[in-house]
Amino acid sequence: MRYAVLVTGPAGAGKSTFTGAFLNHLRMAKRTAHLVNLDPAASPTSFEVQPVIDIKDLISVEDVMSELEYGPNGGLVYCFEYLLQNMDWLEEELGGYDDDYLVFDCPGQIELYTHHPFLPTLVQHLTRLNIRVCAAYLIESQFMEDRYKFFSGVLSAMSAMVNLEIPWINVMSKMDLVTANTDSESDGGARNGIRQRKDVARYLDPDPLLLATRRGYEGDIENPRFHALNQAIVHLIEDHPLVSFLPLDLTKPDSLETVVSHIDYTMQYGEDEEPKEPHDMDEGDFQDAD
Ligand SMILES: Nc1nc2c(ncn2[C@@H]2O[C@H](COP(=O)(O)OP(=O)(O)OP(=O)(O)O)[C@@H](O)[C@H]2O)c(=O)[nH]1
Ligand SMILES: [Mg+2]
Repeated sequence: MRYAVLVTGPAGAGKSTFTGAFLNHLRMAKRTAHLVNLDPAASPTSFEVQPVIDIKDLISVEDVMSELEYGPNGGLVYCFEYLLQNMDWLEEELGGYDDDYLVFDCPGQIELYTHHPFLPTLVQHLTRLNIRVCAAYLIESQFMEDRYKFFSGVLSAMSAMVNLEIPWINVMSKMDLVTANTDSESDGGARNGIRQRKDVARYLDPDPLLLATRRGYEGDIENPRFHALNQAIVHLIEDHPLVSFLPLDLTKPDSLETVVSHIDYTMQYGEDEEPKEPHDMDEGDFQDAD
């Protein structure tokens, strides 16, 4: 059985960093795992582990920009469309990897996750090749600093999940930054609230009431039309609690281990053996203020 984990999420969420740490972790556990780079704009120095399959061998955004005179964003979209038209290239590249675990580092263009057919088509191809696929969707902990930004992250995660219909986990990356904030004594705590650890749980398991309450800082003028929209979003999330986040703090090996266990479990990795139970989340880490 071949496995593919798609590491997805908005720009700068920490996908490539997580992918590198994930692969190192698997290798330390003596598991065969390889990197597939699907980001046509990735710089070769950005990989901790060298990719065995690299979209840049097919097409690079620099070439598209210089030869077709596209701008960077149009250039990226052109690259994905080119890959979709050349899936036989990917299938051929994948041919050499039997019984392996492949980690796909995906690009950060949000439209790829919300409405572009790129990922669904990719998943169809992988599934047809008998590769078991799951996705990890990362958003970074800084999203918790602004509840509106946070909920737009939740909605984009939901939209991506609905689009893909594959086993899926959501990850709140860069949790080391939250701990750092909590420890430092500074202003702004009342404004965003994430400096209080007990609040973090309300974000990991999104509490729609975060949106329903008014922003508590100066300059906040609540427009009644936005209030109605927020209420509608609150109901949507209450009625369809599809999204919760696993915290990922790469400075703590246990945290990475927990996320990896969840990915294995979600994908039923090695299902011939006993399915693995994911480790219990250490909620106490973030729930209780000291
Ligand atoms: N503090 C902290 N910073 C991180 C962590 N992971 C990534 N970063 C930083 O966040 C930035 C973006 O990380 P990447 O791993 O390149 O993110 P990405 O999602 O691959 O970005 P794109 O491919 O451009 O969408 C870099 O400056 C990283 O050093 C983390 O766990 N903690
Ligand atoms: Mg990246």
